Amino acid sequence: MQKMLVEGGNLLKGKVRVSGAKNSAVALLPAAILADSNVTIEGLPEISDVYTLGDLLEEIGGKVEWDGQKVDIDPEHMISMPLPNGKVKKLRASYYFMGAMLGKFNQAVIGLPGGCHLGPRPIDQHIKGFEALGAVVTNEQGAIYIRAKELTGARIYLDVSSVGATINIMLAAVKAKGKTVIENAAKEPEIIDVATLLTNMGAKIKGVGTDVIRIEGVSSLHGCTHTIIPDRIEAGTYAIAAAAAGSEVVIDNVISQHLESVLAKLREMGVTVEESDEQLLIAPRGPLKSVDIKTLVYPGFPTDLQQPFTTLLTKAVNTGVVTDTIYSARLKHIDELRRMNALIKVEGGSAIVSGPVQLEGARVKASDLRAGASLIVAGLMANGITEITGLEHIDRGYEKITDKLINLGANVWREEMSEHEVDQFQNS
Ligand SMILES: CC(=O)N[C@H]1[C@@H](OP(=O)(O)OP(=O)(O)OC[C@H]2O[C@@H](n3ccc(=O)[nH]c3=O)[C@H](O)[C@@H]2O)O[C@H](CO)[C@@H](O)[C@@H]1O
Ligand SMILES: C=C(OP(=O)(O)O)C(=O)O
Repeated sequence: MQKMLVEGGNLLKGKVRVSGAKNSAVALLPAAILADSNVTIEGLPEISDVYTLGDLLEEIGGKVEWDGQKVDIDPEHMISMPLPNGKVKKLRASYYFMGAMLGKFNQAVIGLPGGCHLGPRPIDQHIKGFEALGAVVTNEQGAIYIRAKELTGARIYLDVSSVGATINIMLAAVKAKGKTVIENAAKEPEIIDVATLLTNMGAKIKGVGTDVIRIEGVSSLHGCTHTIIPDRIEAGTYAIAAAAAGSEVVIDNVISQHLESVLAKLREMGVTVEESDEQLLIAPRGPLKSVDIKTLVYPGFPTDLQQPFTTLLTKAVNTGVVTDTIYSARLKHIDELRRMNALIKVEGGSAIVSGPVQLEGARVKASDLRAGASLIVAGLMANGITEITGLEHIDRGYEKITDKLINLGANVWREEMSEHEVDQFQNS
């Protein structure tokens, strides 16, 4: 087991290239189940969530060949193998095996998904969608059994505009008989990316990117080649790190429109943000001003950047109020930031961040993926050395983050933990 050490004080400068989007990748891979012939996906991020899904595709009989960031998936011998335990628990997106296997085989048995602990993460809207398409869904000892004689298109109104439910219903509905309409659908860019892949496979989908998606079911889907979109959350993380501890950082391979809400907040804080073709330049100029942020569904401020942004606010003059309306309990990074000297109060579900304070290096634990990102940003800003444990969360979503930061001039490295440290970590 490893820990990450970050020595603060080195100003970030230079260029960093953003990888393919995690939250697209984790849906594109299961989507390949629906095809009758090979699906090739290019530009995948080299992160553990992607490899776990590759292993799950192999568990159900897929032939999965990796070539760096490219994968070729041969679905010919896939079967509707139950996946009640094991790797499905390692990540959230294993729930996409539900929609994809239901679409392909009219049945699926999948364990409840893992992923970041952000408070309750129900999947009732996914299930409501599968039931509307004609499936019977039961929960038997922690595994979800989904069975249908046949899938029939339906009108489905999502009570909450859920990314996962929108994609999962789309995965099942592309092969249902007749027309499906998803109302109050989520509009995140990753949903458009998945719909692009499905359309290239022969699916008939209209309205993606709006809150009404219309799908005309088809009887079969074929293979294709697809290139994934860049990861807006990774790009946003580097933008925040650059604002927190940078002089001039160029972020390459970005669709800046995907980050408008975040860039607007950085500009409000006094950070110079220049957008050009596929690149962003981030340069903090003078003291930062505090802002309030409220997370919302896309195109609002993304919940996945709330935690690193909270860290940035510790450096800003005055008080910033952070409210996460998507995951109100996504606050586990705050105790760790307090260990580093941050002045943050939690009141009425919001985090009130007072600044500026000089963060101090400390031993901290990443409780989830973006908490990890927030602690790395904190380490870059802090005096001395910050030791971060819980790297398995960070490795789920950030490709080669240590190397990318080193290229920007940061002093960051990983070390094996001693037995004593592993014990302490496991008991904490
Ligand atoms: C793998 C992946 O893509 N993960 C992302 C996805 O997670 P995920 O797909 O799990 O998030 P959702 O968009 O579904 O969740 C949004 C909100 O809806 C609620 N909800 C969701 C489904 C449901 O059936 N019932 C229900 O009440 C959730 O508790 C949450 O409050 O979108 C989140 C919100 O942008 C991001 O933080 C995650 O990074
Ligand atoms: C919450 C996240 O991931 P997941 O949904 O995969 O747990 C995230 O990417 O910030």
